Amino acid sequence: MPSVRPARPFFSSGPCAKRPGWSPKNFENAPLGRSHRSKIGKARLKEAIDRTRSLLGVPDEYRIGIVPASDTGAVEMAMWSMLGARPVDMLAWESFGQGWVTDAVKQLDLDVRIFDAPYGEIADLSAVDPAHDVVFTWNGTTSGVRVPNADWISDAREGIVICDATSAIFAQPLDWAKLDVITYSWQKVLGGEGAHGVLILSPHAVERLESYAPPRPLPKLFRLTKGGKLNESIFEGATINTPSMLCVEDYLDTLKWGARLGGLEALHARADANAAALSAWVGKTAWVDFLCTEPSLRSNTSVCLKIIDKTVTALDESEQRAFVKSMEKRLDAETAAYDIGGYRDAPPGLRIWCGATVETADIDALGEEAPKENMMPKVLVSDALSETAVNVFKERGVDVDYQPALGKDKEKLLSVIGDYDGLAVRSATKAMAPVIKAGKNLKVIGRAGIGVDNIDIPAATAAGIVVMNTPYGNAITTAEHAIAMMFALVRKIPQANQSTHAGKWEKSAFMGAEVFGKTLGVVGCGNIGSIVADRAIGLKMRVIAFDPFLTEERAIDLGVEKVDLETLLARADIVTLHTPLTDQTRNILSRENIAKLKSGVYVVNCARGGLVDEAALKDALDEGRIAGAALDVYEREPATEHPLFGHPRVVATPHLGASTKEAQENVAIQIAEQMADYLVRGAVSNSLNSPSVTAEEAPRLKPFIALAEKLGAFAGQLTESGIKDIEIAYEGEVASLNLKPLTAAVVAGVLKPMLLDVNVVNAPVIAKERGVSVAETVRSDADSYDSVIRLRIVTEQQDRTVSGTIFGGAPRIVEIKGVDMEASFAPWMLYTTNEDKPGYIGALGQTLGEAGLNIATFNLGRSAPGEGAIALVAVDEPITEEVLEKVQALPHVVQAKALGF
Ligand SMILES: NC(=O)C1=CN([C@@H]2O[C@H](COP(=O)(O)OP(=O)(O)OC[C@H]3O[C@@H](n4cnc5c(N)ncnc54)[C@H](O)[C@@H]3O)[C@@H](O)[C@H]2O)C=CC1
Ligand SMILES: O=C(O)C(=O)COP(=O)(O)O
Repeated sequence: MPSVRPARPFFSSGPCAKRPGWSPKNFENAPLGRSHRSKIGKARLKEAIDRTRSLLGVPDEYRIGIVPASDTGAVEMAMWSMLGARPVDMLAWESFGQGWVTDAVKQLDLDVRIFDAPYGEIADLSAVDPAHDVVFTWNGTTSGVRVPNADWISDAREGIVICDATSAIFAQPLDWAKLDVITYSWQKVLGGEGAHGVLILSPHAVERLESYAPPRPLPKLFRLTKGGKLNESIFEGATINTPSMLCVEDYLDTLKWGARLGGLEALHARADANAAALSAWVGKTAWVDFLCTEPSLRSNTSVCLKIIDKTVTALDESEQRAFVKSMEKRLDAETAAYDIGGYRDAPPGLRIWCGATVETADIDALGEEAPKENMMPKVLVSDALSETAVNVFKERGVDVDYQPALGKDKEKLLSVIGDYDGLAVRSATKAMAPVIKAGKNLKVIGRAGIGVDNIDIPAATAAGIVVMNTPYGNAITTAEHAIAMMFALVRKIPQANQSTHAGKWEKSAFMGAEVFGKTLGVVGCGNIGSIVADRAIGLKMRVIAFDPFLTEERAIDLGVEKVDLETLLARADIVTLHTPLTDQTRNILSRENIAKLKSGVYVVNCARGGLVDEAALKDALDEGRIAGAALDVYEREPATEHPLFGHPRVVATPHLGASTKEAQENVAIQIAEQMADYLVRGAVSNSLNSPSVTAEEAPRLKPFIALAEKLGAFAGQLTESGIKDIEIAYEGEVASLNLKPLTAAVVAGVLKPMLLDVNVVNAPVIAKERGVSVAETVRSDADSYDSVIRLRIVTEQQDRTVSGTIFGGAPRIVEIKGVDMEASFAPWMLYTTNEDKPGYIGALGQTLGEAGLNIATFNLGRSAPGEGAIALVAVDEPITEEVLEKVQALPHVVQAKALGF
């Protein structure tokens, strides 16, 4: 099933989501570049005032003015111009209300009574004195608490009532008779642009302005009167400062939209429906609750939520904030929700805007998208990593269980792994197929070290799990161990040490050999092998190396002689192994190869046990053909018993190669950073099965990955025969991005409808296995858009194209089969191709209507009049087979498909 995801993941509490269907085309007739004092400019401003009055139902005797500096400007303008005549009752229950209290007390030095309340609660409204002026916020944007009504304000009041209504207006009924100053900005419930504030004044407020001269200088921006009289021109559209005509145009568009919807009641109903949908989700979700516990006081716009999961509430405040941040980042990265972190001064939590411009389907989809459990990714550390890793995980918003001995207990690991998003290991934990199968939520396995032979990478890939390691962090340490082992071996240090401790003085028993001038044969000259070579050259050894991937140039740079294996075996006085354990390297020192070694040779193995035939090694040691072996690694670990233990010419350590404080800090910190970056930000580094994505590019890539996957899903859902080619053209800015993950996302999207287990990690492998060719092309410019991804799918029977772009952060289709389109992706969509004949659209609409399917958006396109046409219709509910059959049976329909995104 395609995942349900908000089509428009815009839940910011300001600037809020643009209205559904908003387009920059709205500005085509804007008087841009014209003076706001020109006839047309003035007319637009006046129209904004008139439409505001009509949509809000503002009483005729109230003045409406467009003023500078958003809602804050409007509130402060009123406070500075009117307050001081009487004592003031300041009501505050969140950050903005507190801001007005600060203004009244610190800036204006007024005679105030403060009635405040903690976040989530409301102040004592009954304490308000009708003889006092009042300042309050109708709906606290940062706490999600609103006044239930204005009954607490006296009809017979002497004071004026200043109401900051910015998050309430157009969403909640205001009682005009009880309010004297009402302020708001355009960017809230109507999703307009910021910039300006609106100031609405009752006759009582005007009376105050004309009868009271405040004892303070007023900046020009605040001056509402002229010669003691109200400056009426402000309320006719003459603004104090120069307005943005673009913002005015946008505001007009939103007002018209509101009217089209059915006016104020329809706007209120949309906010109510959104809040109800969110409330339904909160009701069934155990980890979250409303910040405002009293339903009658709960906002239907800025809905604030707290996280009540015990693992989160147990954290201190800064950790809780980090947790919320990581959740926010994750949802943002997944294009599931933007900007839903609570306000910075409010208690840590979420804030989800439910105003009229948000679609209820998107709130529902957000609920579907959010996990049922605490969202902090959880990692199990099952081996003895340095504990520093724990702090790194925590600092980066990852929950961590540090159980360094657990990995050795296979059964226990299998029983708990299902709870984790990440598994961090060294070499003791065996993350093989059964663990991967049981790790239902696993997204990443991190190896704090180099060798990954204890991880089943093909199984992880098939399961979509990213496997990463730390390729350099312990290389020096391991190389030093190999050199130490070499000396221990040739100078018989462990044996001499034991004997000397035992009080024997066996000076002649431990005759050694010099390494000076000897030939060291390095098998595997990668990171560790080349450090070993470098140190050996420093010891004046001759170094020969066998490594099929070592270039001649690199060999010259390193000062080693590149040789084949036969030559190495024949020439080396000391052989040291530094390859990974793979099917190609397993048993590289086989019985046969051991037989080819020079007599009296020494063997050092600090790489992997499986590289050496241990039985053959024992025989050669016993026969004296091999002078000595130094082993750090064994075929079976932990090795508590071994045929070579106790052998007089064997030096053994228990897989200590990487065991220095320095190396362990390095790899632990690095793997924790890499895993957290992946789990929280989607960045991939040092992965063995997935393309790299840096933390910086991850957020830029995310919307395109979503687009790529959706375009792929679109094409995949329409494909009914075997896919031959997938061609992807990246045009414009997207062409300069890291394309591998985008292509993987397209391929995953295409294959998903056919193969449920496909994912972005395994999609390229699966495509290859199935003989599907995948081709990328890039072009630095794109016609009409900043970026376009064009997808062409060639199947046994069809050749289909679909293209898309990112618009306002969300994916959008711009072309299907050569036909220009403009459509968002939605959870449920109907796709039809039809002969372009009159009457089809009506018939389709009627069929959907009769089936009770509400149409959210309707997009049409055709190649030319009378030719094939395409309809892409988003509906509010799933499309049943029955409906699909009815649509298919309509005249002129060629194809009808239900799609899901
Ligand atoms: N004892 C310990 O505690 C430690 C052991 N190791 C082991 O050391 C291995 C090597 O580590 P790095 O040097 O960092 O890896 P690396 O990937 O940098 O180097 C491995 C080298 O082996 C070469 N190679 C691959 N197949 C080969 C073959 N069939 N014949 C010859 N050469 C071949 C590669 O071309 C590469 O140059 C790791 O895979 C790990 O198993 C690593 C760290 C600590
Ligand atoms: O990094 C490697 O490949 C190692 O072999 C180190 O293993 P360890 O982390 O010490 O168990």
